[in-house]
Amino acid sequence: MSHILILPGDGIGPEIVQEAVRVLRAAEQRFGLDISLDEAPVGGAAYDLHGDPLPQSTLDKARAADAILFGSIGGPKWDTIERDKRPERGLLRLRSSLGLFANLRPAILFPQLADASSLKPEVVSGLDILIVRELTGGIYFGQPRGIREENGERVGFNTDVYSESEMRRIAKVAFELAGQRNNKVCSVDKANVLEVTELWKEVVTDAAKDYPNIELSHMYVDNAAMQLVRAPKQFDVIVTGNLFGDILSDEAAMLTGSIGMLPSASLDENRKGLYEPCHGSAPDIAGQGIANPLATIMSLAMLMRYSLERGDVADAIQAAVEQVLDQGLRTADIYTEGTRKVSTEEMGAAVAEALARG
Ligand SMILES: NC(=O)c1ccc[n+]([C@@H]2O[C@H](COP(=O)([O-])OP(=O)(O)OC[C@H]3O[C@@H](n4cnc5c(N)ncnc54)[C@H](O)[C@@H]3O)[C@@H](O)[C@H]2O)c1
Ligand SMILES: CC(C)[C@H](C(=O)O)[C@@H](O)C(=O)O
Ligand SMILES: [Mg+2]
Repeated sequence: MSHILILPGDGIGPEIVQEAVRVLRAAEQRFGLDISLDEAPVGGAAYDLHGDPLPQSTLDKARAADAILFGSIGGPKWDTIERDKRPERGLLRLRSSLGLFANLRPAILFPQLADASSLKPEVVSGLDILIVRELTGGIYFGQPRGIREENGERVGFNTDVYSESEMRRIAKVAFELAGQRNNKVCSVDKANVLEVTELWKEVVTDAAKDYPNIELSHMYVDNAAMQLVRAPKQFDVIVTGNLFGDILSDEAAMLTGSIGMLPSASLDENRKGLYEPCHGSAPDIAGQGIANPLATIMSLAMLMRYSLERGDVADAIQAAVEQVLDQGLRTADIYTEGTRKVSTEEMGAAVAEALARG
């Protein structure tokens, strides 16, 4: 039996996770999966209940689970509470406590959504790139950090720090994954200015010696941000640090039509993982039943592939998503003329039905 922990979180989190669970139930039925589901509070919801965005009981359940399906956390309600208690800090602690250093963010443009992409069809059609973001190091975690008084004013500071071993292990993940794709890795850095990424470039170049079939290139992050909208199909796998990966993946989302289309897997050394959409809690649309659940549903597909090693189930979920897009169903964020606007729940139910039908 596989134990999956559901962490719905805040804002649209519970709405989208509910639809992914609906799809999971359909997968269970069709494939005869033996799965036990548990749920726990995280983020602002957990702070409201327990005064902590990552209560010990939630962390214990996360450690015990085979995989975690996560919604999203955060919102204005918690933006001004004590810093260490904020929802985002809970998510960072969860990633770090579980050693989830490898964050895979695939940006794929479904042909059905060509009109929804921010880019012209000829620039973006057939797009399939994978951003490999280091997730437990860099400026997100470096010490010292804080806000201090200095010469009569406040000064904010953070530290960008990566050890060679942290750089090497994420580079290896990128090379391995590229080997299953088109054998191309672009390492994104700011080596012309920042020492930490000067070392990153050197270590990634050295790690590449073990992967003679992989074509490695390097790009400064400012250029990469530009190239992603100029000619995104030049990329296959992009490997980069925590902050650059966060920013570039939201940018890449718009090539696929919406941030609501970008799933992710956060994996440890053993491919145990946490699966979540790349987007946040979307306070502006929470509670309206209009959020796109497909990123979360495709995160479930990644869970099947990586943690449960059920590539067949993952493929079937992806195929079910394609089927509903073929039927012309669209949530508001990917709606274009001539298609049918549906709610979060209608979209989830349609994917579950398509999956059940096979
Ligand atoms: N992993 C996470 O849980 C995560 C990720 C990003 C941001 N956040 C948090 O979420 C909160 C809001 O952040 P933000 O507004 O900068 O980013 P966001 O991703 O929540 O929203 C940005 C925009 O995208 C839209 N959007 C996001 N997901 C969507 C979906 N599934 N369907 C349709 N539209 C969608 C929103 O309506 C909004 O207009 C903040 O507290 C932030 O810290 C959490
Ligand atoms: C909420 C925040 C901590 C998180 C991050 O920056 O990693 C989010 O933006 C993401 O992309 O998952
Ligand atoms: Mg982000």
